[in-house]
Amino acid sequence: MTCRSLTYSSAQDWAAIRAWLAPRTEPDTSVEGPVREILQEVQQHGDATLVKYTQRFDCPDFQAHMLAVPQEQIEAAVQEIPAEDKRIIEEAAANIRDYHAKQQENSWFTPQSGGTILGQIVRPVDRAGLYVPGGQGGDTPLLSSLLMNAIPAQVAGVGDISLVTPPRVDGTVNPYILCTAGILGLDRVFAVGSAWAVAALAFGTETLPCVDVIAGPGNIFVATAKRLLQGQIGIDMVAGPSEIAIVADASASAERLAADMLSQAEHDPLASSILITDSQDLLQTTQQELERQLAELPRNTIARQSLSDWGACIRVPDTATGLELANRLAPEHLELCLESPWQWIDQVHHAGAVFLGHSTPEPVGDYFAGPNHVLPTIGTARFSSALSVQNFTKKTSLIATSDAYIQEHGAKIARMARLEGLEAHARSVETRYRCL
Ligand SMILES: NC(=O)c1ccc[n+]([C@@H]2O[C@H](COP(=O)([O-])OP(=O)(O)OC[C@H]3O[C@@H](n4cnc5c(N)ncnc54)[C@H](O)[C@@H]3O)[C@@H](O)[C@H]2O)c1
Ligand SMILES: N[C@H](CO)Cc1c[nH]c[nH+]1
Ligand SMILES: [Zn+2]
Repeated sequence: MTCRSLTYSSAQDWAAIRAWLAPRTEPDTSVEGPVREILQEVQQHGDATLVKYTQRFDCPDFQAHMLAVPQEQIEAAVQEIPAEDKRIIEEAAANIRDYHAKQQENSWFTPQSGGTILGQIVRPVDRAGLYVPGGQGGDTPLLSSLLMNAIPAQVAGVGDISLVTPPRVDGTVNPYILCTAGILGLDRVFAVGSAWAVAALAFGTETLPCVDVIAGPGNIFVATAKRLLQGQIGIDMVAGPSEIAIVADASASAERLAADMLSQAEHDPLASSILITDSQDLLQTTQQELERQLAELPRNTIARQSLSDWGACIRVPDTATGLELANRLAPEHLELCLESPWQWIDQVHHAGAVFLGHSTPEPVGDYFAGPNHVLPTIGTARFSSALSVQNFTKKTSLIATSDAYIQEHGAKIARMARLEGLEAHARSVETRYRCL
């Protein structure tokens, strides 16, 4: 069997499932020590530290002048990439931009009686930094992650966006990343990765500007650096390994279910793919399909490990119970491979993104449809949301009260202040209405 077979019908079953998944949800603090050292060193020595670590880990001949990728290299990459690939990237970018445009919020002002005005000003952050993972030696360019991180920042109106990504062994950046940056109109690209790149964005160096928000996925060193710097700068989230839960009934195809489970399993040995169904027959045929498709998959070592450690086919008595379990899992991606998926949407309470019906495979969302693929993982969909335009904006409250307002409400405010033992607060208000 490729992944475990379980059953769920009661709270007791949930306790067992939760205990099995628990180690996967615990934060990995194993590299905190070395990452703290890197952060400190970058803050003190700037570019020299970036060069030192880049030479050690990515490119032995790296020099400081190679940090900033020249605009001509970005333009050359846009020319070099096959036109058909460029068109696909442009179409995906347009879909993602349209979707995120709907998230924009406007400032608002509400005049009250007596000349008082209340309001909220929405502004983009001044500067954002985007991390794009290097992939295996730069050979698996995560251009979709660049689209998903850069476009919400652009839609928010961030004027100054810096992109960091590890250089390949020859010091260059993968042309697909550069081409995507060119398509998006990003001109500040830096060939630097890992925790030292995150530190450079947080503190600034001779070459890299400091930013207000850092977004983008990365390995444990990148994630730890972001977590340690959170508070000094804003971060999108510390995304865990990918997850998919699929609630399916007998109308689903085992071939498609297995393919969708593998789509996330191939990401990471820690990825989790879980099928939940009331059909024993579907459960068995999906297990067989997983085995068959795994044998044909290039990244099958990663996927096999992920399925064997964190994959499951779970039998439930009915679809309603299946959705109850899905809500408990609060998965990053939830597919409803059901005969009438829309009928069940009100029962979905916790999921990063929901994919409805037999013709909506998860990768449609990873790459192309428009919603963001940076989603809450490890159960955090209970209280958090996809990366959005809001990650790159902040809101400032606005209050302009009038004499009439102070006359009417000042004594109440002073009383509240004295209830808290804060006399100076009370007097601050009273100086206003006493002199009216
Ligand atoms: N959740 C999401 O949306 C999502 C999307 C894409 C990727 N990811 C995750 O992002 C990660 C990408 O990892 P990656 O390796 O491809 O790219 P990466 O850029 O995150 O990591 C590579 C960098 O780490 C450095 N590094 C290697 N060993 C190191 C060490 N011992 N100490 C410090 N730095 C070291 C490398 O030199 C390189 O600069 C994966 O874990 C993937 O699952 C998540
Ligand atoms: N599924 C990933 C998020 O969990 C995102 C991604 C990037 N490329 C392909 N998929
Ligand atoms: Zn994916």
